[in-house]
Amino acid sequence: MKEERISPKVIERLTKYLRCLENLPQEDYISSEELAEKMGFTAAQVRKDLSNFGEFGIRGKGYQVRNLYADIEKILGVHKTNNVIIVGMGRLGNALFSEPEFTKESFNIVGIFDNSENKIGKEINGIKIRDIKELEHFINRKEDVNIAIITVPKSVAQELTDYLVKCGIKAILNFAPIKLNVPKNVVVENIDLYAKLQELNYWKEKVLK
Ligand SMILES: NC(=O)c1ccc[n+]([C@@H]2O[C@H](COP(=O)([O-])OP(=O)(O)OC[C@H]3O[C@@H](n4cnc5c(N)ncnc54)[C@H](O)[C@@H]3O)[C@@H](O)[C@H]2O)c1
Repeated sequence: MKEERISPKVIERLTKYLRCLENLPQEDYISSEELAEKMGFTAAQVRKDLSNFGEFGIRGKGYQVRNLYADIEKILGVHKTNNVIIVGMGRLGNALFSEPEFTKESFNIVGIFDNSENKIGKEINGIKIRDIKELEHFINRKEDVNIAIITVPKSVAQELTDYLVKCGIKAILNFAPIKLNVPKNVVVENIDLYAKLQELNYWKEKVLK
């Protein structure tokens, strides 16, 4: 697979292709034009996105849905199960952990952590909330835990991030509304629903004009 400098937008579109492909008959073939039409992109965009990672599909026939799905899963590393922890089991942490769609086969929540005496030791869906102080020991004991979801108040998010990084976490899905500083070998993806609402509002203003 050839992979050079890939724009985050390409990766974002790959996840969208997966969403689209999972709802199509798996044995069928789909052309880049058909896929593009379903996604609201151009066929050239679809071909260019995929060509970043090698050659896919059969000339004149298109991509077999099942194969393309499997190839994109491999590119994203979601063909295997990835271990994840959630830190901060408040309203949002609980909601995410309780949502089956959020943690499909590719992501396995292996630990949930908090620092509140009232929460530590309680069970949610058969998993015990652990003391955040146990994290380092937990990660050393369990293989391959390098993704963390942060759902703590923003006032503690940076301090917690420093601790997660020290414990060996390499990828963070951050819900706290703050820009986190991390070393170069750690990746952060921020989720900000308020910012999305602001974007949406801009587009609403446009259509109302
Ligand atoms: N990204 C979004 O769109 C979005 C939406 C909702 C909430 N949020 C953010 O998500 C975060 C959580 O929101 P919430 O409503 O669930 O808050 P919450 O107060 O209900 O939960 C926060 C939890 O974090 C725990 N916590 C605090 N400090 C900790 C530490 N050092 N280590 C471990 N756990 C710790 C608390 O005990 C609590 O259980 C906030 O930063 C909030 O602003 C973001």
